[in-house]
Amino acid sequence: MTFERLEEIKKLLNEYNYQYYVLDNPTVSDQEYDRLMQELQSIEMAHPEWITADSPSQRVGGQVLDSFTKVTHQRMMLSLGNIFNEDELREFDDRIRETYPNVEYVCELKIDGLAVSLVYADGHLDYGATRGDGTVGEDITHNVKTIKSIPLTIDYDGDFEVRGEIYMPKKSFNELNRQREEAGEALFANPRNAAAGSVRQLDSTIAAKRGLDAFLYMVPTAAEVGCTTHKEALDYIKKLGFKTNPMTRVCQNIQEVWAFILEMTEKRQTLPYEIDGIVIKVNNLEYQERLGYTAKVPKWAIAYKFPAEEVVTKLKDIIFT
Ligand SMILES: NC(=O)c1cnc(OC2CCCC2)nc1N
Repeated sequence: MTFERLEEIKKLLNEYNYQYYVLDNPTVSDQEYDRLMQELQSIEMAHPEWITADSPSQRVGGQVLDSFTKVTHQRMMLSLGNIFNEDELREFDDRIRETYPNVEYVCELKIDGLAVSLVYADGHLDYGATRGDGTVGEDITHNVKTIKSIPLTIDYDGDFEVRGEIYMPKKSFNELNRQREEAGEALFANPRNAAAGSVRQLDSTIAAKRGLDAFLYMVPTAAEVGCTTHKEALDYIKKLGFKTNPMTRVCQNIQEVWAFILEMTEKRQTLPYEIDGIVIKVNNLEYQERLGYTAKVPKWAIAYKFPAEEVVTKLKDIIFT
């Protein structure tokens, strides 16, 4: 009875988590969710040997490490080249169309957070790591588990890696700085710094309270799992239960890319999270492979960066948050 009940509650809470944090579409009240979590924790308290790594109770933090261990990425985590205007965008497109005249692009919002690699083994989250220097990052699994939109289990046997951005929504950022202001502590300058500072905590109960979230945007083994385009890879991880950004758009040519950039320049301030540009990627995975990389950045992707915001706006934000 009790063990079956425990399994039943875990299934329910993981489903509610997915609906609330990944789909932004809660189906139960917070009270009902909390009641089930209490019941789960009391059963696990009575039977600690029944606690599994993917239990929803493992998301509330509580682990305090004495230091970070290092993780070597199986594939380098690349950074991105930057462009700043339409002319440079055309140069990027001209260079690619020399080889692939009918190239199609995927445009993604450039989430202003910190890059993360999530590695799953036989369907369970094995570890999460920061980018670090691109080859060696820090193991931040204890904090990654507190991000409710990151699944602790996926329906996939064997090894699977997915990469994305951990970020702090504007709402969480403003609330955090309000609390710090009240406590007379130093304010975070921006959500990216606040997110980075939060995932670098050794005590995961702190990260658990920071309201962090994540968008996933890269599947290193996309071709191996049968995807031929980057868009298919994004659809693939969405089906696995990962949170992907809803504004992503496939563009048939660079004119559509520029139109998307202008549209998002307008909408930027209305988004619930900060972005610092648009990432433009060649959609065809074979073209990506053939185009390759320079020293550390892909030739098949570029980040269009918005002009730095007026310093006045920045100061206003800090003073009036
Ligand atoms: N900050 C972002 O939102 C973001 C960053 N990077 C990438 O893709 C890079 C990753 C390696 C080659 C392309 N996509 C993004 N959306």
